[in-house]
Amino acid sequence: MVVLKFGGSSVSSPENILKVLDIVRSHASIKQLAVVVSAFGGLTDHLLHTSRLAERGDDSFKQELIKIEDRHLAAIKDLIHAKRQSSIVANVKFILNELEDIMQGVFLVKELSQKTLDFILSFGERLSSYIIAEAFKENGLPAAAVDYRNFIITDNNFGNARVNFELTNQNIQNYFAGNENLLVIPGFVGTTKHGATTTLGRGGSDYTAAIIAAAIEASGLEIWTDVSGMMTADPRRVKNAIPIEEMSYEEALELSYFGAKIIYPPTIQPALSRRIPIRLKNTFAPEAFGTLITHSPRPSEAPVKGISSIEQISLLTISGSGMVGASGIAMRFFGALGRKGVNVILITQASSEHSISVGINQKDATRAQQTVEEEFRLEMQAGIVDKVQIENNLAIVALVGSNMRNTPGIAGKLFSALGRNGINISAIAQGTSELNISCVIQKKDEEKALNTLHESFFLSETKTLHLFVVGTGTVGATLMDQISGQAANLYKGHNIALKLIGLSNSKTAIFNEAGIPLDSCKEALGNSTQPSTIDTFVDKILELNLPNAIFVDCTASAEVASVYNTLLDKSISVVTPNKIAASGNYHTYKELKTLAAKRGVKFLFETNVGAGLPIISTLNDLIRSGDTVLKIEGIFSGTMNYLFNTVSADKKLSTVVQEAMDLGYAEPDPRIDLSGKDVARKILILARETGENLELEDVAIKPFLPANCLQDGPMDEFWQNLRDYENTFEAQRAELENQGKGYRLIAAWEEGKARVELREIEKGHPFYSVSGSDNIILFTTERYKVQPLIVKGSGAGAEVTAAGVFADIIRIAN
Ligand SMILES: NC(=O)c1ccc[n+]([C@@H]2O[C@H](COP(=O)([O-])OP(=O)(O)OC[C@H]3O[C@@H](n4cnc5c(N)ncnc54)[C@H](O)[C@@H]3O)[C@@H](O)[C@H]2O)c1
Ligand SMILES: N[C@@H](CCO)C(=O)O
Repeated sequence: MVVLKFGGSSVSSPENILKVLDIVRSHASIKQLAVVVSAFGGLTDHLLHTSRLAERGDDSFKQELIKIEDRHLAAIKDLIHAKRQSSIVANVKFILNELEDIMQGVFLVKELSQKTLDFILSFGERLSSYIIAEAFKENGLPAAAVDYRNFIITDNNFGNARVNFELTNQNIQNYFAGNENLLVIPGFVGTTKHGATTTLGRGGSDYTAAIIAAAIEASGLEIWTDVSGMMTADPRRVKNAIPIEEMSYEEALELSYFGAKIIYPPTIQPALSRRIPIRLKNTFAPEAFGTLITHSPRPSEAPVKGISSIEQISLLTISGSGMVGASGIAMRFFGALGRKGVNVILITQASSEHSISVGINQKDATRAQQTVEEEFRLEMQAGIVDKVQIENNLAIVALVGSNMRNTPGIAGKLFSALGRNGINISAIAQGTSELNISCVIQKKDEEKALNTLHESFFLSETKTLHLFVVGTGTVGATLMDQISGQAANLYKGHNIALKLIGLSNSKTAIFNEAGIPLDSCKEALGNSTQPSTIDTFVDKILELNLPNAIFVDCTASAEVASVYNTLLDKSISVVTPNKIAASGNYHTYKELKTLAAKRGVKFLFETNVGAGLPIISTLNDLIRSGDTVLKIEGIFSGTMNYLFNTVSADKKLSTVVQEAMDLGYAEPDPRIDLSGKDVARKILILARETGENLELEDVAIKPFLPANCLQDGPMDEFWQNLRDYENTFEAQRAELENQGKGYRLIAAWEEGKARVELREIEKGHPFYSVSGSDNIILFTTERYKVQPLIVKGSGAGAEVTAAGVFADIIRIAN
């Protein structure tokens, strides 16, 4: 025999009942089946609501009863041929009249005992089992509905009755022995020895099915719901959750205790005790394998089977010097909680014995605190036990899997995945069975933790990065194009999934938690009317609280740079070509680096020097491998080099500056390049990376333009002043050219001093031949003393800079 159980969603409409019929029919030997059904989906709640109305003396309960009647009669009309309808309708009306009489009684006396409520709720399953059995018969199946009376016998603990297995098993065995039909059995309901109707509590229909399966020693128990088996995590919260094909009873119990609602743990106990295989199946996708729960599932490679969570948790902590070495404390503590019916979900105690913490349902927190304080009143007065601490708004996330046993590294991976994403762990528990590792975290981090852990343990092959990009100018727009063009390859070839979640310019922003389509993100931002500031953008990032979040700043804004601190502190990595932060005051630079290290995230700004050239990483490699940097020197400005290579008698300074801007080499304000400030920032950043504590003011700059070309003020004035000066400059430049020399803006750092200066470079010098907007950087070190290590190449421009930013993003994935 096989017992099938169909829950409320599977029998919520006539169409669904026909699906159930197909499933039953698809089984090889129908007479070897027993079918347990729940009430039509949502009906139990509807009955409860109607009862409460009646109890309150609200006569609108009558309208609700009419709706209940209509629903059942409509099902009969849809499922049963007209010829047979009248007798079935009459029977259903007869049952419903009884329901109405009881409701009327509740209405009149305005009283609803649990006993009466159980009786009222039983109508849901009584009606569904009768109508479904008739629908089966209608379709040629030899079905019969079981009269719930004298079937499952319970005590009189109404609402959550306990089963008398001796009488129940006898009844079930007798029923099955003398019956040739396909039995359709109402789940959830039972009867006392004296004939009063009871209900079996939450998950009651699963329980009915498991009791029957155990009593008749069925060869299988199939639980049919609306999901394709137990998933690796709750699919509503973890989009990438996948079904678990096989698992052990103990894994299923652990996962369901920890919130996987697909089966209610105590209900499977009878099946478990007889080792009856349980299959979880989807009525709406019967072809899906579902989950098979057995005593000895096929061994799987993965140490973790699933990740579960419980929300609305409070952590109650008792601590104090009087607890150390004192026996009986735990007994009194748990005794006090037990007497008040407080369910303890998780327990931790450090070996110092100084404190015990328990995770409990938040609704029990006040009661629990009072009872424990009452129990330890004297010790608290004596000051040897502290006031009981309660921390609310927490959640428990748990890794479950029997293969975790004796597998080193699981806890390490768990903690580092949570830590990297800024999720603080308030308490930890792991039994010696190593079947479950549980962590108490803030409720607001629950979804992030589930997704982080799911990615770490199930999708370790694929890493999803959530990007928040600010600035869609020269570099930002090109970065979007590059990511859009490369995302599919990164996913296929390198298991990196890039999701653009937020994009902003200085006026508006767009967000999409599922990912903004990359190929049209700039247009979407252009069409957006949602006003945005950097502060609202950051608020949204924090509110979304996504794992592996990266903030990419493609602006030149100090205001944007000022939010790095907040983001890094919340474990969000920062990638930027914006030099403001790394070249701002030393304290900020250091603080950001320290914060990133402390939070286990990255602050990457490789493109601050030499755009896409590997300058900062080369310097860091030299230092980390033990080399000593003696001198750094070179051409660091793409704009300035382009200028000195391009200005001629025919192309004056102002024309070439405009060209450098148009080519995307120059800073948004070209005076930053022309004044040498951009180069000063770069040499400063390199000096700092060597460990030097320098400020921008410490970099000596010899500007090559007169002060009036560099002062702040309207751009018109700047252009005018530049044009006024350009003939003078051209005369000097031509003179120098005649001498076989050229101008180069050189920056150098040596012996703790940094400088930027215009130099006259002779033909033949390595700096002379650096063409176009290229950069060249020479590192003279202990190991590269005779011949410096040289990095040379394109040092500015949208493509190379965006590529460098992109590389930093990928570095985080790796
Ligand atoms: N262009 C290069 O070759 C190069 C090379 C290395 C580094 N960088 C750096 O890259 C950054 C971007 O340079 P770019 O050439 O793309 O400049 P850009 O002026 O073309 O783009 C900057 C964008 O940021 C936007 N922006 C400014 N403030 C903002 C705010 N508060 N919120 C949102 N958006 C804001 C601007 O509207 C603009 O669209 C600069 O910091 C620059 O120093 C550029
Ligand atoms: N404006 C900068 C961009 C690269 O940092 C330059 O011209 O070098």
